[in-house]
Amino acid sequence: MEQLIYSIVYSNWYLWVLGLFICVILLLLRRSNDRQGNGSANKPKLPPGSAGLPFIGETIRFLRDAKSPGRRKFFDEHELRYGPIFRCSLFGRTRAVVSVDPEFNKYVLQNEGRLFESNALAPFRNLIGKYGLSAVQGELQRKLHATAVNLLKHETLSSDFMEDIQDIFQAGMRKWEEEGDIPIQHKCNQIVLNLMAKKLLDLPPSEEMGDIYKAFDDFVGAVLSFPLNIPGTTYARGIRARGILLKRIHKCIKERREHPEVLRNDLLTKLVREGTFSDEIIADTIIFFVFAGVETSAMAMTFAVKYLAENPRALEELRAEHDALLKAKGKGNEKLTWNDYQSMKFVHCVINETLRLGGATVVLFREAKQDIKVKDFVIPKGWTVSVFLSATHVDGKYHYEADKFLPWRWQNEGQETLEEPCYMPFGRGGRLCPGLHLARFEIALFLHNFVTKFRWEQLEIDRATYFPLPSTENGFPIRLYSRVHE
Ligand code: HEM
Repeated sequence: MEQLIYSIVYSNWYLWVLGLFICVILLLLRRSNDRQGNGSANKPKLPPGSAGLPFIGETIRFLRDAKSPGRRKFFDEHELRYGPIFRCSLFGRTRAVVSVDPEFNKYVLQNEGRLFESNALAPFRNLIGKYGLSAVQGELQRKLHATAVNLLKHETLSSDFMEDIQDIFQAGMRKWEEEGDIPIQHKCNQIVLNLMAKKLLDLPPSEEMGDIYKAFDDFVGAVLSFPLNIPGTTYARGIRARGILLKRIHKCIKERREHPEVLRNDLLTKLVREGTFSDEIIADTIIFFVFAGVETSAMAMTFAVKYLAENPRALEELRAEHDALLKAKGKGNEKLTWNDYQSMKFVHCVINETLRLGGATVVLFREAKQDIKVKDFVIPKGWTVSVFLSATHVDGKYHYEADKFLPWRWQNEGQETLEEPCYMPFGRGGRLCPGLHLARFEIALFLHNFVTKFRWEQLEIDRATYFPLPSTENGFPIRLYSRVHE
């Protein structure tokens, strides 16, 4: 044995020397990075923290701890040591500060375009395009944002979305009923994709449009993948899918420009009629809607089903609300109206609580446009602030029994409210999600249909993961039981 060890050490001596050399360099770089943070007598101090390993920073530890129950381990340990705003390099952003301070998070997001600006990394920009909303700044961002808000406001939802959402969700659920056992995560993805394809481009459901839906799927899947653009990777498939989608969208734009007399009730037609945007801007805006509106809403639906399955009391209360709504409408009159939607109460508590525990946005990145003074420290111009929304959503300092699914916390005045900066599932300020009313509307109509049509049982234990997006490892398989004979 001893001989074996000697032979391994001596025959590979050059590898050991090289390894030692790399370790020394990494240590020296780390010390010099850490020293940057201490500040000299006349230099303002950076927030406390550690740079971690060069380039990698503390990413590995963050990813490991992101899986821990409650997801707060990484933040709890750092907060205890450094406070809620600390220097920390993650995902290759080396000159960066993490914030889990709700008031500072709100300050950062509300000063979008003035003191801070959204800074998407190049691989992400390549997918969403030059004019994808997250990549656009200044006047154009404000204009596109205002257009998106206008396209997705309450009045439009009640007039243009009500019928389509119900038709598409109900058609989907009829098929699920025939199948019996379904992975609910994939199925929710499918119905939301069908809805977005219809509302964005007036495309018929997926079965008739195989290729384009495959491209939608590949594109959405790639947005949060490792950005390695070589054949066979998810990212490369996403870039290819972007090309296919662009071709299709440009064809649709051409049709709308050449035949303005054809009546269509989709967002593309409205963007073309607006008259001020180039084709390139319109195409990237539509693609961005796919990115922003599919996985986010579908995941919220999946997590609502998961949390309700684990909390029978909440499920019964929700079912009672929606059975009563249907009963009041009478047989043969099951389609909901805008007033029905507005009369729903408990479903909004369920949605709030689902987005608190399993909301799609874990972190938002902002770049400081000038030196920012915060407490006794300075965040230098050009540094990134990583605003961790989900960490404040599950922080016991701000939410009682923070790790539990308790929709009732949203019920009474004086308990949790949507205004607090410790709860910002849709962001804040100049980039506040313009799709927030649509998302809530979709989730509410989905839950209404789902709980009134089905009972269900979970088929296997399926672990939830929460980074980069909330997801379940096996798509959350369930067995459906029709409620028709109840
Ligand atoms: C539960 C579902 C959703 C969640 C949790 C969510 C969350 C968010 C958040 C946190 C932001 C802010 C990003 C930032 O500050 O950089 C955002 C932006 C955005 N969202 Fe949503 N979103 C959802 C659904 C939707 C839907 C359904 C649409 C539209 C179809 C949509 C369209 C957008 C757009 C266009 C932006 C960019 C705004 C801008 O940068 O000016 N979102 N979303």
